[in-house]
Amino acid sequence: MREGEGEGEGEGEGEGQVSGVGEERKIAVLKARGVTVGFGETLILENLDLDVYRSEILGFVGGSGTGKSVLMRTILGLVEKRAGKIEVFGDDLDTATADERAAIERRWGVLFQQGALFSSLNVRQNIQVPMREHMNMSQRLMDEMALLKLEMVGLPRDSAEKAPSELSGGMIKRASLARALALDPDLVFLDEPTSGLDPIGAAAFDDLIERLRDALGLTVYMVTHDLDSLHSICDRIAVLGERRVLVTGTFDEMMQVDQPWVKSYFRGERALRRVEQDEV
Ligand SMILES: Nc1ncnc2c1ncn2[C@@H]1O[C@H](COP(=O)(O)OP(=O)(O)OP(=O)(O)O)[C@@H](O)[C@H]1O
Repeated sequence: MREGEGEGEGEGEGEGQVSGVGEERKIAVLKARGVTVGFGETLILENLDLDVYRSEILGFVGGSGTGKSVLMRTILGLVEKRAGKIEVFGDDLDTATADERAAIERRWGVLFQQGALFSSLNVRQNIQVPMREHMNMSQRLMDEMALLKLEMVGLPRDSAEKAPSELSGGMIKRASLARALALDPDLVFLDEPTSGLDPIGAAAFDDLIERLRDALGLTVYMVTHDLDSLHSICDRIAVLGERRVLVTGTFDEMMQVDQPWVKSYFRGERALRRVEQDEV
């Protein structure tokens, strides 16, 4: 189904939109319409529509350089758009007041590519960055919260005082996730969370994301190239190409799509090897 048509187009209810009568009622916590982004003469995204539903894990894929990170950064307000509208939790990000905007930002967490921990801060201090920015909490409470977040992501307590340079790749991802979860967000953005991890580490990280979604009801927006993640934990997949969301659907639905990139990605040699492994 072309994004923005049908699904999620029903009457608004509270935050976001709900889907039509007779369907499972899905609430869009993120709704992008007609988003256009460019740099100089080059348009990266044009008239793009996307819905992300509450408590789903949405996997966002597309060829290299198609604009997946640009879209994520546009939603986060780090890149300016030329046209369109982005609503998060039912609020239009362009018309939100500074206070409303801060309230929205408190409800989302972000894991940037490569973790992006501050190298001059230890893990505990990194996790506390969003707390310092958005909350007025005592140091003691922030320390307790940081330990709680470490536990949530499966890191030992003694990693709190370690520098990012002392952590393995998998630990950096977990510490970054702990920071993304610092404010108990409703929505998390993950930019290639399993890139650079070995298959076992990647599977463990996928598992963690799924468990957190199940336990906390998180909505997960995950940019990924990882077919295993798409297959094992994503409820829905959105494919970016030709400057827009080409198609959305489940992994099985992607296997039926005839668009050339989608076909070669989901039914190419690598993908089929993965399916064969599944069948063994
Ligand atoms: N600040 C910028 N100024 C100019 N061009 C940019 C800027 N940021 C991104 N681009 C361009 O936008 C395009 C999309 O980049 P983006 O990083 O979003 O791709 P991507 O889909 O995330 O790719 P990958 O899968 O390789 O990470 C690229 O051609 C990139 O060079």
